Amino acid sequence: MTEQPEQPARSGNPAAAIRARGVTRDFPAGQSTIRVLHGIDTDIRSGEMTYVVGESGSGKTTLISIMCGILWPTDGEVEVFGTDIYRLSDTELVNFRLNNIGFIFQQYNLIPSIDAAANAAVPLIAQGMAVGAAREKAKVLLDKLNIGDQADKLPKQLSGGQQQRVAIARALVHEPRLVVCDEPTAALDARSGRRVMDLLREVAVAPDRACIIVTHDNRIFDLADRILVLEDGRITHDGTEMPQEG
Ligand SMILES: Nc1ncnc2c1ncn2[C@@H]1O[C@H](COP(=O)(O)OP(=O)(O)OP(=O)(O)O)[C@@H](O)[C@H]1O
Repeated sequence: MTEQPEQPARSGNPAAAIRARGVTRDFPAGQSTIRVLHGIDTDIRSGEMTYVVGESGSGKTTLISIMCGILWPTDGEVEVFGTDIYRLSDTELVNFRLNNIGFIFQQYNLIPSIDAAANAAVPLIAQGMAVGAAREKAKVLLDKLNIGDQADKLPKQLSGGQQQRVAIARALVHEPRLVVCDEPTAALDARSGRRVMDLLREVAVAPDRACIIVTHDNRIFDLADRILVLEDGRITHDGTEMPQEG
């Protein structure tokens, strides 16, 4: 049975797209646990593209997974557009994600038996839009990502970079207020990477929207509005540019 929240989930801080307080996450490691996030406090602001950077294993994927409602924190609170998401019931959280959040993870998780347009249309179909209309809307994004001519192909007929762009179209097609991306340009050449970043800015950055990107790709560092650096599960830098070396 699904546990119902004891208090209303909406506590309201609409100024911040995401308000994270004391976010801690432990993972089991043999007989004990390791602490991967150590009480993260930060606000992700609307109208900005925020990057999360840091060395491999610093906790970036763990942090953004918690921020977008797919991984429970061990401790702490996360509000997304004023909703305390880990107080929602399972069903409420699924619906909240469907209506408000688009994510692009390193595994594209495309459905192998349906074509690119249908894959990109999945969030709209899940929201109840007719399949034909949803496909047409998805195709507009595939066009913008320069793979409109691949719309009728199955995922296995596409290259890795093309599959990634289908996953990006799927994350944006329902115009979510929060877009969360893990390495969105990693599999792409410089030109395709810029195109993806342009589209992310067009769709995901607006006064009432926010975009978080985990990246190692120094070709796109200049496109960030804000950069958070994670080291061993703590934020060690918060600024408009990468920290100076040394
Ligand atoms: N499900 C899990 N079980 C156990 N340990 C985990 C799990 N998920 C992540 N970890 C550990 O948590 C730490 C942080 O992982 P995370 O994937 O968040 O790092 P990251 O900064 O995103 O790394 P990368 O840049 O390599 O993707 C790592 O030490 C990882 O091994």
